Amino acid sequence: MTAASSDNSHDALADETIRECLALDSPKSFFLYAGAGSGKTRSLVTAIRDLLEKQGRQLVLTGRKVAIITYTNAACDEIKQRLEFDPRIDVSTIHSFAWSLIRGYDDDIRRWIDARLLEDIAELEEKQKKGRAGKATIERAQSIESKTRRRAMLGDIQRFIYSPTSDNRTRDALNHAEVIAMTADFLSQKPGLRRQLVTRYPVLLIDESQDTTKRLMDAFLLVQEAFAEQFCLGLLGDTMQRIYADGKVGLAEAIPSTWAFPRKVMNHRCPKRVVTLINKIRADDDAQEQKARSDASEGFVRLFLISEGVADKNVIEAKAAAQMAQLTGDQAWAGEHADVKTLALEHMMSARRFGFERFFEPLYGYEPIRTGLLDGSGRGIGFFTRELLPLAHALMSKDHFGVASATRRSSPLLDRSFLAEAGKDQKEALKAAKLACDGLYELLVDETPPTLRTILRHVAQTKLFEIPDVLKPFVPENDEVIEEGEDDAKSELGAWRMALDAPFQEIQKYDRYVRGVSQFDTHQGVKGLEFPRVMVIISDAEARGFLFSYGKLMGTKEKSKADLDNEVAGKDTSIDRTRRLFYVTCSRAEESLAVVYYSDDPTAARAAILEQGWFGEQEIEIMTA
Ligand SMILES: Nc1ncnc2c1ncn2[C@@H]1O[C@H](COP(=O)(O)OP(=O)(O)OP(=O)(O)O)[C@@H](O)[C@H]1O
Repeated sequence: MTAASSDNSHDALADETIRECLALDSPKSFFLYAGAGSGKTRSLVTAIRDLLEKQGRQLVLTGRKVAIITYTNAACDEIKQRLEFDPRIDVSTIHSFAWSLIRGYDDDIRRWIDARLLEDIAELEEKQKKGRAGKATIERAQSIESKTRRRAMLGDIQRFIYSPTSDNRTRDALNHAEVIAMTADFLSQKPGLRRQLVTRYPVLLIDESQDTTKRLMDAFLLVQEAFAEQFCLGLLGDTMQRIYADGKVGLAEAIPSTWAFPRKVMNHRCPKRVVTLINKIRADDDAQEQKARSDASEGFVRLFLISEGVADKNVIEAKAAAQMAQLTGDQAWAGEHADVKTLALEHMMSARRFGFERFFEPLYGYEPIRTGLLDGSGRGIGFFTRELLPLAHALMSKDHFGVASATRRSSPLLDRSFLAEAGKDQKEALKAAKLACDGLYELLVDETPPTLRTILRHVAQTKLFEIPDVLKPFVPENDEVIEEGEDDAKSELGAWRMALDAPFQEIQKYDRYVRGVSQFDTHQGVKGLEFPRVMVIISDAEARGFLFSYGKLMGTKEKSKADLDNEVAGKDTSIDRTRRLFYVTCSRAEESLAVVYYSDDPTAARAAILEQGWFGEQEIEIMTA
């Protein structure tokens, strides 16, 4: 073994410790908390592979499985793939895992919801007594009515289901928050369920556990305490990467000393310069320091300071990227074949930069449909992304096979039973489908790019696809409804009315964005991921958020009295939250990192940031248009 490799593998002891913890006959719980890129996910996969090799048969013979909980569906898929979809391993998100535990306990679920609704109604009625007449009173009255209705119908429900999105919710459907809260309560109150969990899963590993909802984490800790000898609860994570509000504060302190505490200090992902930077960002928090690999490159870090008032942010960000290409000699920073992950603080910032804001903004502005919009599952969305988009692609690339498959998949014109019914008119039906597709092609190649409304109307007229209910008010036969409706972003109808004005080409960008395959993402969305080139966009003004303040973190804006009071009281402040977010974003970079910082006064910002010492004099550049 060379000196370098022995140095780089001195965290191997951690893997050895975890391996020992996973002994099915004498399991031990462990807490692996270590910095970014320290290989926690890799340790998890290695340990499971080892377990399968040595004890896999035992698992099968006893009908048990290993459970892994990850934070996102993407992380789930990644781990499943790395474990070759082994059936002895159940990898799921926290929500599906929780649901798999309580599914079928319909009477308990009914009682739980009933009690919850009663509580909510009593609370609302109390407020109603005190409140003055106004909009809030009307909303409360509506809420009381709908909760009372839900209570009345509970008795009729045979089987509850779990519906992750808020769209198309039927009365037997439970949402995210209910499933989590219920599971936490059931695990805490029902010894039978605790036993069942441990019997089914002698090993439960939770990745990114710093963000696991506090109530559920407390319940898992209870299970571990009750079955310490039979059950291995493995928590992996990093307190510095806690970026959601409901993670358990002080988790590390709550772990009993009987657990194993494997340690890791290496960062296997980032270049040396980035490791130094993230160590500094962390210094004012828990001051844990990481070491870069001895064979890591030096890497590059640049901070571009730009005036908030700059005319075109896209142009100046492209200029910063070009500067990075020059500085690093890495042409993938700019130009036609650029491969840069750009991290914006929130979705609208991405929508503006990537160019799908006309479609996105009105729908995003209506809160009840937001979740479905962000994961692409909302009502009416699939019509554009899953039906029209593949067909449009195929038409534009003259891919006849693609056109056939996109239409055959869901066009009512080519529906088998419709065709069978049409009997000898089948030819006519096929002709109608061809005409509809030709018409669509004409619209797509028109000099004036078609809006979503134009495309929708064409589809309705030609019956090319089924029109979803939510979009029916906008098709030609309902013209009057369209003209009559007020343009109101506070209703689903109003939001769609505005969104349909967007050019159709925005759909492709939106689709890429929500599938996570565009060059854009948010600061929060990239937890657990890594990219060669990362550009972090910071603009407190554009983000308009109150949860984060990069100005205060970087010392360009004074702390408020509330911040100072919270600091003294040891409470989590917006500065702490922003620091953790900044740590997550910067630590994604495998080769080079650019931070684009918009400020009212770049010169003053430069002085403040230099004083802080995170970036060197040569690394900060004031950039003008
Ligand atoms: N022992 C190792 N030797 C070489 N490469 C490693 C080692 N451990 C991890 N890596 C690599 O380092 C990168 C980071 O690992 P991983 O994603 O597991 O880290 P993590 O601790 O989960 O990170 P984060 O908390 O930032 O999400 C990956 O590309 C992984 O393949």
